[in-house]
Amino acid sequence: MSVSTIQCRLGANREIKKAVEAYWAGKNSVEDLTKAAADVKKENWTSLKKRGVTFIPSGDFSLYDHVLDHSEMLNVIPSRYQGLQLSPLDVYFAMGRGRQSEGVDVPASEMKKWFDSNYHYVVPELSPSTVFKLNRNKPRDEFNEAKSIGINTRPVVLGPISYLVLGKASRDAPSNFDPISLLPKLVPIYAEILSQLKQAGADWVQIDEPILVQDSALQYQTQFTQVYAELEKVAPKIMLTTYFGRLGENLTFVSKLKVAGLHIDVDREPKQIDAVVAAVKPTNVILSLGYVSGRAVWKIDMASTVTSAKKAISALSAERVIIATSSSLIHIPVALTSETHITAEQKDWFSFALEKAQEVAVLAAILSGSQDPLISSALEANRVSISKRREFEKNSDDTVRKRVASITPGMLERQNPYPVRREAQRKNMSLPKFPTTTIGSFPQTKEIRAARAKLTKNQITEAEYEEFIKKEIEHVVRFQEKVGLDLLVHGEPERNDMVQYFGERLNGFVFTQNGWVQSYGSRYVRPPIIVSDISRSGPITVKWSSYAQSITKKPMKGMLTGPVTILNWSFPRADVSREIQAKQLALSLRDEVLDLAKAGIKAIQVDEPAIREGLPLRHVDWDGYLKWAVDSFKLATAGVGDEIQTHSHFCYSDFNDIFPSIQRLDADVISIEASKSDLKLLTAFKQYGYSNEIGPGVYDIHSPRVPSEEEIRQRILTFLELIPENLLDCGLKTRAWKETEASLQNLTNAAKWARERN
Ligand SMILES: Nc1nc2c(c(=O)[nH]1)N[C@@H](CNc1ccc(C(=O)N[C@@H](CCC(=O)N[C@@H](CCC(=O)N[C@@H](CCC(=O)O)C(=O)O)C(=O)O)C(=O)O)cc1)CN2
Ligand code: MET
Ligand SMILES: [Zn+2]
Repeated sequence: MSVSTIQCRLGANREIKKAVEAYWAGKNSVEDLTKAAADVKKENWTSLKKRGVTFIPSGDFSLYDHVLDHSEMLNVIPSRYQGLQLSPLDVYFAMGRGRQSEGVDVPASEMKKWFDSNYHYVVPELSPSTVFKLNRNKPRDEFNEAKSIGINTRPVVLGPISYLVLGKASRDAPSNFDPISLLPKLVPIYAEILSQLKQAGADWVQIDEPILVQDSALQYQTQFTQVYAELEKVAPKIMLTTYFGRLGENLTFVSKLKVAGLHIDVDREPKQIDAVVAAVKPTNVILSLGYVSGRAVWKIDMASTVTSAKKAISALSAERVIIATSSSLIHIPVALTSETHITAEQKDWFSFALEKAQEVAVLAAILSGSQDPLISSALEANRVSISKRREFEKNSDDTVRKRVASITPGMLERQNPYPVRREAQRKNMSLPKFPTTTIGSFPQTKEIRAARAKLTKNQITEAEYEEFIKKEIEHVVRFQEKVGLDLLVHGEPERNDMVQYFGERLNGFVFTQNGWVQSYGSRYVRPPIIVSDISRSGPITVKWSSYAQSITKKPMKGMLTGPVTILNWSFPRADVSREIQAKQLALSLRDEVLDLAKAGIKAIQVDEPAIREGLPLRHVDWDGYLKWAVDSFKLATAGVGDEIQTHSHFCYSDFNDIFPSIQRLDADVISIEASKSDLKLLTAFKQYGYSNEIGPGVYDIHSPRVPSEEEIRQRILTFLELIPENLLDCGLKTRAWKETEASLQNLTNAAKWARERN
């Protein structure tokens, strides 16, 4: 019985984040960075080996993003990053985050959400003139690196079809160009990578084709069949890997592909197992069963997993079954052992990446009939811990449950339609034409983080911390007045993160000290864990927003994170539906919105950047999700009077396919990220005749680069062709003050120019 983890690449203490940021700041040499990377890889390989994992992944490590790694490796380097006199490493980072230094000025590539997760990948840009070339064989090099320390690994590669489908046509490509048309040119490069892996001594290779869990894969079945028949000839044994969803009707062609193994996600889609087992039974395919969740932090129920796996084994034989994690482990924290604040009772419910690796190994040992007393005691300990958790899950907050049960349709609707509200809002709050505002956060400086760290360690008092935050708010307010923004924000300095902050202040959550998960590049989050019914004990943000409003005559926008986003960026509980959890969150937020309005705040933004990413991977499941997701947002926001302007904000999203749902949110103003996504989505707003206000972002805040005033003017002109007036951008917490000042000055100048021009 073999055991595998699908990917495991992060350091337990954000070592890579620190090393990469130090490199960007010029405080770390390439050698330092390479050394930090080598240490993390070694640590992961050895700790997986120690835990009894037989198929240890390599080649999955990344300094920024694994899709970007493939682009670099395959020479998919857009022309704007070429000829800049930069080292290959700096070209790589320039593609990820843009670069503005020593005469070089290039924007970052677009990022998109990786399936339904909060991880962002860098989108490959492809065109008929793309010339694929093997710049370096990264999986082979890392395979050798592991081998040199005595560890035999199974390299991981993102499959060619998913790579192309996840990419986009570059701006210079003809309008009818589809990246998949490049497949015949790409396959020889993959053949080269794989044959070199075989030469290096790899027995197996894991090829990820995650698009196989989506409807769209069906149209590529011919390509799948041909490509894998070709690759199989030169490659090590291929473990074709899928995750996050079900194969569904794609199973018919997938089960006939020329591969040695197939990995499926049993955690997310337990029901698919019977069909998959039946489909592969007549073949020689080895089935890798992803039981142990790569997306949830709950301990696996070993007894029921063993029962299920035994069925598969009796159909296929033990030699043809591998026990695995469901997906890559980059979506969950690394180790539970470093948590000291979670109570022992709670800790016993969870399992993070390294504990998951242990779980797969124990499961495999049980299934192999191991007589080791350590294994039987692990099984017994698991039984006890699962039954304790089930006991805990029986506790419920009856007040919250009753409130959810008595939600009425009327609670989801504002008093009047938008045109009426618009008048009421104009009377309540005067804003110029092309009003400018920001998305909420201002730079989270070292000083702010240090102050919060001191508070956590009790080195300063709560009162001292509050004084510090107030000074910060005052600074942000004065800055916005000076630069000429119209609708102000308080800057969110009191928040460690827009989701974790609310999790920490609501009942029903548990949070970690060190449970970091990569979100993009060097940015990490600590998703809070929902463990029971959710409620609010009292106002959360009112103190800060009221203070901010009290020191300025300009209107101040309240700032909350929406129910769907809090849910999606937390680890949800497994015993209650996501719908119920979203509605419980919505009711708490509804109270907060009403409290803000009562305190005299006239505009309230409820961010829902995760609404699109939460969309199920299969079309048939969309409507059900969208119904409760939109209802939850409405439940949170619709309680206020007509005169209160509600805002919402979304980022990195392709809304064209869920447009009616965006409309149904009925927010008075929505602001969207538009600076990088080539205006595609704005075209949809025009097409669908969106009638409420829209603020297209004109400043890409994920890059340190400062957009020039001229650039912003050009964007405004483009937007004007598509949508009515309004001008906004996106959250600034990851930026430094220097570039924030320059960018926002350019932005308000451009708005002024637009007003005068009109
Ligand atoms: N949850 C979530 N998902 C999201 C977003 C988001 O804002 N939140 N935005 C989108 C983009 N994703 C993002 C994800 C992370 C960050 C981000 O800024 N992360 C910070 C950490 C934020 C944080 O938790 N800060 C804490 C802890 C900071 C910290 O590292 N403290 C030091 C100590 C500092 C000191 O002693 O001085 C430590 O713990 O070691 C705080 O401010 O309190 C980072 O990686 O650097 C930004 C965007 C999409 N998904
Ligand atoms: N209000 C939040 C901010 O500005 C919204 C960010 S969306 C990821 O940081
Ligand atoms: Zn955003």
